[in-house]
Amino acid sequence: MTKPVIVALDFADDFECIEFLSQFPKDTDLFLKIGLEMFCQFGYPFVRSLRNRGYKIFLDLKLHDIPNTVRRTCEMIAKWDVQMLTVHASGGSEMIAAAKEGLANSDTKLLAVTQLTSLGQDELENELQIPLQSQDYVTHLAKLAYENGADGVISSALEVPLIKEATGNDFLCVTPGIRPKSAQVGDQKRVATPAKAKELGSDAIVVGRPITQADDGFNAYNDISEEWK
Ligand SMILES: O=c1ccn([C@@H]2O[C@H](COP(=O)(O)O)[C@@H](O)[C@H]2O)c(=O)[nH]1
Repeated sequence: MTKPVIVALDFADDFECIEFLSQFPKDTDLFLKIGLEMFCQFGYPFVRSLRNRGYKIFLDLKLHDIPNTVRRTCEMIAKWDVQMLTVHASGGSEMIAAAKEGLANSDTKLLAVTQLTSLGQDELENELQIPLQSQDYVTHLAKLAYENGADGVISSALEVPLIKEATGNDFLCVTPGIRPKSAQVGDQKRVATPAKAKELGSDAIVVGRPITQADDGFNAYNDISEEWK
């Protein structure tokens, strides 16, 4: 599979989202991320309608609960034929393993979120009181995810070489916090350009606002894909 640019659909309104998608020619092989904002409003019917249109779906629900609840939720999502699902790695070993068990009868890849890309070293140490360097914390959580059956992690592109070294080349590193040089960084802290993410070995990049809020989303998607190729 070619390494995808995954478009994060963070729209407040489903009509706006469908209008955005209508800019793309029918044969564009789009990989779309549905996160909490759209899922909480439009739920599974929205996921199903995008799957029925042929899009690949990354369902970014970032599950974080006790193992039994996460397993049962994953058993339900396993029937939805989505390509990727997230849980928080900080939910612990049992929770990650339970999520994997729940997805057992599906092709859905389980990805564990390490340290959110909106958190920098300062927030890690002073707010979360985790006395580690960000890259060590991310690598630690990636190893936990790897050892408990996850297929990969969500991290910043900056940590990919360390994660691959600690786990293996086949362990997926899907990286949000992507900002082309001209884009606003906004609330993201650990960012990389598409070209840097490629150089560092990301398996897929996740891009939201630099595409969805661009004057010409299709053009922005093409420029980013070109830089990532
Ligand atoms: O650590 C994380 C985990 C998830 N995300 C999600 O990715 C997109 C990024 O959107 P941008 O507009 O390109 O910033 C968004 O949906 C986040 O929920 C993340 O950014 N970092």
